[in-house]
Amino acid sequence: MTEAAARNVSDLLAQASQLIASHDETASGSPVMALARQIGRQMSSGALPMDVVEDIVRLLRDRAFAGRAHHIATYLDGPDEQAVTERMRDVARRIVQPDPTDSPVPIARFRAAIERSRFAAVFTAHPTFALANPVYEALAELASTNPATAPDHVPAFLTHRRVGPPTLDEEFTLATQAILRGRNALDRLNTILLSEARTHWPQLWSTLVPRPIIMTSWVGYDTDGRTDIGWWDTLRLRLRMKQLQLGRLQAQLAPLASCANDLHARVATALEAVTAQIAACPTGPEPEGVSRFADVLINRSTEALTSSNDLRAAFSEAIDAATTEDRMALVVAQAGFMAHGLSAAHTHTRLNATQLHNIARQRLNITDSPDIPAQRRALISRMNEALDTVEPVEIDFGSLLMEQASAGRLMMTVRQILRHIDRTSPIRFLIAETETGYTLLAALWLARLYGVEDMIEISPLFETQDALENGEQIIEEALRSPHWRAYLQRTRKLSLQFGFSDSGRYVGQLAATYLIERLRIKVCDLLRKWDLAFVEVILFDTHGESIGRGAHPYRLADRFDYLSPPHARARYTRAGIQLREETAFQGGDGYLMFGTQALADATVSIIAEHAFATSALDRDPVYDEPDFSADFFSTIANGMTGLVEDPGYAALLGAFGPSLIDKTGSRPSARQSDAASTVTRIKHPSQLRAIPNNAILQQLAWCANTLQGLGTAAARHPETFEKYLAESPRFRRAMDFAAHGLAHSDHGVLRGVIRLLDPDMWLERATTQRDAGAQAACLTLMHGLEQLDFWASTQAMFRRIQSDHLALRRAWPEAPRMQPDELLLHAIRIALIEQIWMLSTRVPYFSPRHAFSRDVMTLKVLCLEVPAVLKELEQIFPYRSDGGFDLDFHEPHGPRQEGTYSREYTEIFEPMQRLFQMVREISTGVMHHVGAFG
Ligand SMILES: C=C(OP(=O)(O)O)C(=O)O
Repeated sequence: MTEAAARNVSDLLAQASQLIASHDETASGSPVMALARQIGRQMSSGALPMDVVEDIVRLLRDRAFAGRAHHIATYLDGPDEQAVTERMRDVARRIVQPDPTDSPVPIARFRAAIERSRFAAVFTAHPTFALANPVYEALAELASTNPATAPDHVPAFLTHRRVGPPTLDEEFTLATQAILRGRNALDRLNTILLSEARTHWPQLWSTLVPRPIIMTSWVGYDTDGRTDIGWWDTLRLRLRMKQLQLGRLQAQLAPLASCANDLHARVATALEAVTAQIAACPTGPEPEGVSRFADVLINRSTEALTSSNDLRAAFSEAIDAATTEDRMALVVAQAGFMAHGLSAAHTHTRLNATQLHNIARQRLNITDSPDIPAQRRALISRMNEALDTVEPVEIDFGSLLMEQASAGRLMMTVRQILRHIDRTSPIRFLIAETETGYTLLAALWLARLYGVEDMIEISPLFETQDALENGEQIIEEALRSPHWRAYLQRTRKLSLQFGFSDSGRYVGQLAATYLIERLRIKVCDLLRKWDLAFVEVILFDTHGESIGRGAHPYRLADRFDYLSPPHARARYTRAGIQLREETAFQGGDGYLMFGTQALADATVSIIAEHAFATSALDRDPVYDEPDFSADFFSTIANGMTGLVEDPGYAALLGAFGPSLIDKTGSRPSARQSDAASTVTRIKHPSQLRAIPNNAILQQLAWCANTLQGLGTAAARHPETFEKYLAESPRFRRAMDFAAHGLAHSDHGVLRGVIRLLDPDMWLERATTQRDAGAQAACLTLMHGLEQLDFWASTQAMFRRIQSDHLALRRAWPEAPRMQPDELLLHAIRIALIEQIWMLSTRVPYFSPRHAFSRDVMTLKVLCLEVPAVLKELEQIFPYRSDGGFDLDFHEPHGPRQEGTYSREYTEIFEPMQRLFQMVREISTGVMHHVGAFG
């Protein structure tokens, strides 16, 4: 950090602080813009050289990084070794002796409590791998030191960005590292549970097989909206999960000398067979390779084990024969193994509802559209008829090779896993964007066709507005079918999934949580109505790490109570319905909670505390006024749906927002389908997936999907709003989202961005320019922006946002505001964008090359598609040779024109490149402040 940077940064921070202090909500100008202009002027005059700006950006980014490390530690209530052990012990003691003044429960009750899985941590590879892996590691390490405040010193990295997005295999590696730490933490919890049992039941404790918490993964199995994962990838990764599980067990057994039977040998043989199966995995649909794979997979399946039960007898024999020292380790190893089956984590597959509709259309000739409500009844009765008559068919890998429908391929893949890899662990079958019970019946029909219906957990994913509002009708449509009821009766499980990111972006995060809670309660009522209260309900919340995607911002414990409100849980307890909760840990950000062993232990201890919390009926006052909640949250939903349909919102998201963020995962940023089309310019938010949608909003400093509509809702009920903010934990937890959203939103920054897109502003600037060149540059940008035509709609949208925001500030004057460090990052970035734009006007004349003309270049630069533009310019103005010109051309070496464009390179292209890199580095700083990507 240079002295110049330190001096500049403190000057600039002082100005940013002044801006905050003087915040005038009704001011017509943008003070952030004024700060940005001042930075820009200093950069243009040379008073603020580029390397100093780079230093400033890194300094601000590192401060945000330090704050984030501190935040992670507080989020986990301090990942302190002793506190974690104590928390786990408390949980164990409470299960044994729920009432400290009473005697311990009988072992049967203890067994029932711990041998049922009541919570699953689901590792998804949602693309939030925004940071380079060593940066994530450093962040997790720093958080693990449990810093009491943001540390002064952090590891120095030139950049926090990744070199490129991770591949699916890399995501898998990162996910499994986190999962294995999670598994170790579960072992620690199980050891404590078993130790507590040992003190009470010294003869019987070793017969316990605890599995209260399990790990699950959908990395490699989630094919919703992506066509790049082949069935061979899914099988390969599933086999690797089996290999990890067996390898882990082998390592656990290795030091146990007293384990005298053939357990070691059987695990070693299985591991060898699975390794051979992985080696034989095909890399594509090439028949000969697939046939060789089938040979190893099928003919070595007995050696490789096909059920965890295959080791049950060997385990119990070894436990009986073990020395006292070894017994605990063996019982713990057995518990982890039995809880997860032949995989390091359970398996969640996913596809989209439309894929099921497609296969039903092809195979059953059901051509009516399930999207048209009037046609649904007929559709459902057709599907019931198909279910009446469908007979299971046997398949082989040849069938898989020939299958054209993606839903068919996925179900066949599931069948192959269940037949040849793990026969006894059920597989979740998640269906994204489910909006009718017909979809569930179609899944059941397909499962029956391939003979797997009793081993898969068909689960709708409620994430669209329609699904959230009509969820109970969707479930009831299915419940009316005798086939669906029989399926629930046999499997004794009903699995449901709630998508917090998509729901949040369509109806607003706060309204979504209300609708989701309402739906959870309605499901409880439905099961009673249909005499199915004996069915266990599995509620899986796929939320991300950020407020816009449903993660409570302040504490993990609050996050669980927010996702699964005590009131709704108590309703299930009262109805005698067993509940299993599942919650997502997504991509790079979510894996941070398992980023070191200390963090994983802390996370699991908090999960355990939640999973075993007693759920007495909650006396939260917000439930006393259902009319208030209904009106309050539907006002928010109206506000958000209005914004989503506002063309200015799509224009804002699509202008240069996508260029502010790196690609952060192997999943495409828009949903792909089998008949994919590529979107060039965003016309509606639904063309983006939720994560990039939210990431762009965070970078534009406006968490719209958390805030929009809240001001209007609060203004309708000012007193009740104030009262519940103070008195209702449920309401306060939801408002924590808004508080965090407001702390990372600034209407001045948003207005600055919108001003930047306004041709009028560039005309004003042109008018005040004395220099003819500078005037022409401003006019070029003005023309380009006119062509892009973002301005009118974005300004109208800003008025919508700002009027709601003003109402919110009036109702909640003490709500937080963005702090100077973050504000300054935004101001610098606005200055950098202007510099990039202005530099682009200095690119010399060139004749159009393919479709790349000067006009096209300007439009692309305005959308900050800088890497693509520089790539084109490098072709048009070659300024470095690739070495090929130095070959021997069999004549004396003549002069080369290399260097002709070196001036353009040093004065335009290279600065553009550096400025753009800073733009994206700032994104990592903003991300650290927000605490997540997307
Ligand atoms: C399930 C979700 O994520 P996605 O559909 O983006 O994978 C969601 O909406 O929370």
